[in-house]
Amino acid sequence: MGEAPAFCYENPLKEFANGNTLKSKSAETAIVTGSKKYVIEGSDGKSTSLGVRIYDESTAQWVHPVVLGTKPRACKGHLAVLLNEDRILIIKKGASPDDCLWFLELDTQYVRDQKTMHGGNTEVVAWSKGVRGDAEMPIVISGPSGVGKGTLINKLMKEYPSMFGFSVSHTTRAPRVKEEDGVHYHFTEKSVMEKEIKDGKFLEYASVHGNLYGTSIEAVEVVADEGKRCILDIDVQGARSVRQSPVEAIFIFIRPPSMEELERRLRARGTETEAQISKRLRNAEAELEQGISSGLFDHILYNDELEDCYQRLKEVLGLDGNVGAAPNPVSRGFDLPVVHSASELDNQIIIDCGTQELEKASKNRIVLDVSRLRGGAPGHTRGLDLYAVNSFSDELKEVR
Ligand SMILES: Nc1nc2c(ncn2[C@@H]2O[C@H](COP(=O)(O)OP(=O)(O)O)[C@@H](O)[C@H]2O)c(=O)[nH]1
Ligand SMILES: Nc1ncnc2c1ncn2[C@@H]1O[C@H](COP(=O)(O)OP(=O)(O)O)[C@@H](O)[C@H]1O
Repeated sequence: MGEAPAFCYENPLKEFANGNTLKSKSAETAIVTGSKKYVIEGSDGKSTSLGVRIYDESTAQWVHPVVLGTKPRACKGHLAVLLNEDRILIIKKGASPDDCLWFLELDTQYVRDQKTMHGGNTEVVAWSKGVRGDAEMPIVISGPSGVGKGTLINKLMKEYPSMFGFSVSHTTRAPRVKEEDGVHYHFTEKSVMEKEIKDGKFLEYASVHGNLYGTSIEAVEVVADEGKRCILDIDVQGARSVRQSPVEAIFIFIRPPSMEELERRLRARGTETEAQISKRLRNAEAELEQGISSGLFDHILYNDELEDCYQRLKEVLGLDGNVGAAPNPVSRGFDLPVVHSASELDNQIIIDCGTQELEKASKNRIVLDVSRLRGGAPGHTRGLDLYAVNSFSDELKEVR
């Protein structure tokens, strides 16, 4: 069994070349990989979230990296374990059940892409929250304005309220009559949304019909955490971005029977001005072209007769009329007692908790299986399995 290369908060202070030390009082940990030491700052009583700094031995410099993603709230201490040389698993001490497992990504594809976006020489790391179990693949629905995406999605959500959840996008366009902030969209100022995009809070975004639209990572994760399958109503540019992201999804394009019918539906809806309708119809030509011929979409559905199209949608989603109970929420947590140490063997993190006494320690051994990790920054990291080791027998039983 190989000990994980983690310096736990109980370990002696570690002196660094330029005099910086790990602050034992504020419960810092350090992980070494290559020439870099990643220090995860603990709680100094002032900061509200866990900070990160890097000591680069090759330059003998401390660096404050660009930290992307939602940062974990500060805690009384934590344990850090390096996984696959590209991410650090953080187990927070005394945190609430749904807040104790986090990943700091150091060298994943997402982090490498972000480094390139920041000019190549900037240090970038990204936080991703760890969630037990898997979420069902999100569903991306695209198609020109007025084709009936919203109508189809509403029907699906009404028939299967516990199975599907809608990803509430951000937009800079003005609300329509009857549209509610936080329900249909998060209606946002352009400058605010641009800042949040820069901070890495969006899975995708695009300029559509002259306004900015985007799917925040949280919008998708909130639905997945409820144990529901997430539906995204986004344009073709957004669908392409999701395709290129680590998120695995099913991509569906809705097309109208004709441009004349599309125009009729848009006018009949009565929500746009004449100028807006013209713009949407012009854009529809390009969207149809891209939607049908790009190979981006897994399914292309004609929305001629609404009921027929809806049945077809249900078929491609595997809804044959026999829908069982809603899936269990995947974010069920566990109570992590006082953490003492962790070691890693074949993607199993063995966590010894509580007392140092051998007999009791063995009763407080938890195994975290990280062999099936999925997702990751900019979203949550899923596929974590957790077991308690049953006393000395080494028999594993899942922690419920
Ligand atoms: N890329 C992207 N497109 C979005 C998002 N939310 C909505 N859209 C797309 O923006 C377009 C305009 O949406 P909206 O203003 O609600 O008009 P409607 O489609 O005519 O009802 C549609 O093609 C939506 O699919 C988003 O978060 N990202
Ligand atoms: N198959 C259909 N046949 C006739 N009208 C439809 C059909 N599907 C949707 N509509 C109507 O077309 C209009 C636009 O639909 P909507 O769902 O708002 O489109 P989108 O969300 O794609 O912009 C709405 O008034 C809706 O009731």
